Amino acid sequence: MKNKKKKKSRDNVGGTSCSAPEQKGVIVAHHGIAVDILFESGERRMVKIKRRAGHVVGDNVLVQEPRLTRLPRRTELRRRDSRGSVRIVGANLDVLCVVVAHLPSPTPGYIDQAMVTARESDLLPVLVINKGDLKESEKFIAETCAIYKDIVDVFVVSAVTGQGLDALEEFMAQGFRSFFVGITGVGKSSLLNAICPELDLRVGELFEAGNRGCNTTTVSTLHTLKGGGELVDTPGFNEFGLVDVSPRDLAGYFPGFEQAMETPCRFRDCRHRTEPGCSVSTLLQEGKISQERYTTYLEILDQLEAGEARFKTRR
Ligand SMILES: Nc1nc2c(ncn2[C@@H]2O[C@H](COP(=O)(O)OP(=O)(O)OP(=O)(O)O)[C@@H](O)[C@H]2O)c(=O)[nH]1
Ligand SMILES: [Zn+2]
Repeated sequence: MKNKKKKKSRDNVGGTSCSAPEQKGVIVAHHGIAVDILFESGERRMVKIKRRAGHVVGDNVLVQEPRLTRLPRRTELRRRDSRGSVRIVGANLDVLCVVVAHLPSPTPGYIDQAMVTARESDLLPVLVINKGDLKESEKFIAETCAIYKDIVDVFVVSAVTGQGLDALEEFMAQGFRSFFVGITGVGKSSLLNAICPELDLRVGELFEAGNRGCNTTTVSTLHTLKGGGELVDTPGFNEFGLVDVSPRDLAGYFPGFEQAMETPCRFRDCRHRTEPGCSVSTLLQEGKISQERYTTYLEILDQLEAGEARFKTRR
């Protein structure tokens, strides 16, 4: 096993002829044993891959069939699935849109966890508050905006009336490749359909075409938006487990702690609990960080430390 060759990001499925010219493209859909590639020439076609090749939607690739070479990723967004395994959601993403609504309301810390994961993965987090058309949303919108409006871009929208979608689309049109995450029922699907009407249609078309006998379900797709920008959609993806953020690094990504992080704490490995000379404690005392925000930070820190302890025990 030891001498087994290192896993390459290359696939060589099928024949051996390499006479066709090499083409650069991006993976726009993943079907398990084949990927749909949009080439720079504008051509779009299916290329076979090995099932566990590790390619994901958003990957830039060089294709000289039957060879497919994955180019290095700028970013990768990872998540933990229900069994605790780490999965890559998409490659070369720029923005994580965290979708929330007053109902179902986000669990405490949900928004922060998603934002921490985004920042840790070098993605820009933005907050999208849906169901803005409902009167019952008002209090939630006011409270949520008060916390996040100075930290990230916040869009109050309604997938039903279209309110606020222009601003969101304008933002995405800057050329961002975005991924939307939200718990079931907040209206993520409605929102994606409103922004990208051909989304459902596209998936249907791919399935219908059966592309060269490939009939596995599409797990993830990348769509170019009419106004500009792209979005990656992964059906059935809702929960968002924190991945790979160490307890020590949490504060550096935590929304609202930006000012505190400008002044280093006395101890380099400060976890901002009760350590003396702590910048977070100072801002907390000055009222620049609210007790509520700090409590949420401690709760996530507890979770990460528990995870770390479990990991150490397993090892
Ligand atoms: N009033 C109002 N209702 C909305 C809005 N967006 C979605 N809904 C409703 O909220 C419910 C859930 O919408 P979905 O789009 O299925 O939500 P989702 O988050 O994608 O849910 P899953 O597909 O289960 O992940 C539906 O009954 C929608 O009609 C909105 O902006 N305003
Ligand atoms: Zn500190």
